[in-house]
Amino acid sequence: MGSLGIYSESGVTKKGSRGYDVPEGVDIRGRYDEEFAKILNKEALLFVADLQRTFRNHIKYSMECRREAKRRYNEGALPGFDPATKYIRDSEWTCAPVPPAVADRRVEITGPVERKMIINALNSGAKVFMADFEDALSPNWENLMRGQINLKDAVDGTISFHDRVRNRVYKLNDQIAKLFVRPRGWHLPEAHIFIDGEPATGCLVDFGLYFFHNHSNFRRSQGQGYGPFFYLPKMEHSREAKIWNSVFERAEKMAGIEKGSIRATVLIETLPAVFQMNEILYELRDHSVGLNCGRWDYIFSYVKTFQAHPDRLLPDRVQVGMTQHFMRSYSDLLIRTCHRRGVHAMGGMAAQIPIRDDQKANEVALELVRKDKLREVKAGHDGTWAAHPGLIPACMEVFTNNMGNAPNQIRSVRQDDAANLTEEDLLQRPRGVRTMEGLRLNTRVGIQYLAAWLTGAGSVPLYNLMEDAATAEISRVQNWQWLKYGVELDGDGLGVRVNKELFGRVVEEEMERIEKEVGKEKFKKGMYKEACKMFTRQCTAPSLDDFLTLDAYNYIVIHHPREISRL
Ligand SMILES: CC(=O)SCCNC(=O)CCNC(=O)[C@H](O)C(C)(C)COP(=O)(O)OP(=O)(O)OC[C@H]1O[C@@H](n2cnc3c(N)ncnc32)[C@H](O)[C@@H]1OP(=O)(O)O
Ligand SMILES: O=CC(=O)O
Ligand SMILES: [Mg+2]
Repeated sequence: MGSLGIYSESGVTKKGSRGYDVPEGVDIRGRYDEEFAKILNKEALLFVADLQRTFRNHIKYSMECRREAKRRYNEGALPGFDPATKYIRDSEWTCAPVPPAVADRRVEITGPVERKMIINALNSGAKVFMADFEDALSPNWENLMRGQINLKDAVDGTISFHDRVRNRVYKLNDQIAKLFVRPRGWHLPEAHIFIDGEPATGCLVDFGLYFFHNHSNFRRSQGQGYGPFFYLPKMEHSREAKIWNSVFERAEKMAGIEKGSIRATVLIETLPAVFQMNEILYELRDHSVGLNCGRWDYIFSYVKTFQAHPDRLLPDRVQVGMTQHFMRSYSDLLIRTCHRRGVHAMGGMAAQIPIRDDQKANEVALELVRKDKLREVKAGHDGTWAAHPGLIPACMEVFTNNMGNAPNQIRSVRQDDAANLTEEDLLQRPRGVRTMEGLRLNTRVGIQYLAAWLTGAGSVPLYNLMEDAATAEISRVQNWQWLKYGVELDGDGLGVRVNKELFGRVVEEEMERIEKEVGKEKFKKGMYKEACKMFTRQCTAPSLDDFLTLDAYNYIVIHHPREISRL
């Protein structure tokens, strides 16, 4: 993967072989496109390069700390509250007041930064749309760059889409949801943009380009003087929040806007971060608009954190819901923490989506969503997530009926009894059974999700549920865990243990089933075989891969002139 060298040795910037006009030290290795070049203009790239240069050592150190924490957990330590930051948890302070533009967030829709979906989501009737560069997006070059173009058009108010097959034109309504953008997690590189000879940090590219092109219009049209607004994923420690806070301050300074203009909601979706909620809010106190229960990554993180703890194996994925004690405790602690600090405590995603061809099944799915949302609003959450426009009316009704006319419950619900929730509550072992069907379903879902991801789709409907990178991770790590510890399956009384031989047979049979379900033609044209190979390797690896998308990313990086790169 040699650099093709698009900046001159004399240091004078010139047009590179791929056509982009780049500042010194920046090398764009993705395909050239005139539209992309408007996003990747020299000023925008200078801003991204400045962020990368200012924060790269902080990011490297934070990732090193993650590895060190993992080493400790693998030696038997449990995550817990940090005695060194007790003063932050115990003292009284609040975050900056919530901007009026986002006081009411009772239902938020999420989705990838795809053009039609952005329009549909903004028009959906939800209060907020979280446009996703993360769990719901396969970060290939085309998706990323088109995503930036789409968001710019959305913020400008000019976005439209012509569905030629249905001869339907999509445009924004007069009333639209407020836009939040979720950049990738700290761990993901952007291998199409090199800065000083290294791949850029994915989230700084996502954040930097979006902020650079939109901050001014956003604050005028959407934020009532605040913004842009962000969601921040997959953090494990407040030191990572501190980097984001500094990134925001630097961006505000560059743009010449007031400190505290940018606002972000942090997803609490790793097990270590549940013990850092106060500390994370404290670091971001000038820029915070709350925390969110990213329940799917949280379950994934529970398995990952306890990968060397065979006494903490998960039951079947379908049984690890929000009513498990450790999940309920996490949501309760998040609500109390946020309300004490004066910000939103957002609920999470129910995975059900509408089932169009079966009315009865559809009603059952809707009822599960209603039940989940009712639990959230009664527990004190200020809003929730929906994966599909068809779910918005039901979610809206539940929250509105239970929150009354107030835009949120920040001041009215539970602020003071967080101390009753202990480390034991947060770590309590999940209950349930481990079955052959659980192993099979994980395998079917994991392979099909990866096959979709490799072909550019980061969120897909599978078996009437929304699947994205976070839900697929659960399938992967659960299989890995059961294989690693030779779990005895429940259900048939035969004492069947999960081992490589059994898993090999399951993979073979589930691939046959997938082929039947999707049809021979689609199966042949798709990336199912590659996905199967990758998923099988990941499930049987002696040590657990940190993220399934790190390995898979190597297959979607395409350098131009065309060459596949491996990081
Ligand atoms: C764990 C987490 O991180 S959750 C957050 C990340 N995950 C997500 O954001 C997933 C979001 N949801 C989705 O991507 C989609 O709903 C899927 C892939 C699950 C299903 O999508 P589809 O198969 O297209 O659903 P379906 O065919 O029922 O869509 C009907 C219409 O709703 C639109 N739609 C569906 N979901 C969304 C959405 N989330 N946002 C906007 N529009 C949507 C479709 O584009 C389609 O529009 P059209 O009628 O104008 O053509
Ligand atoms: O990002 C959300 C999650 O549940 O994971
Ligand atoms: Mg997530």
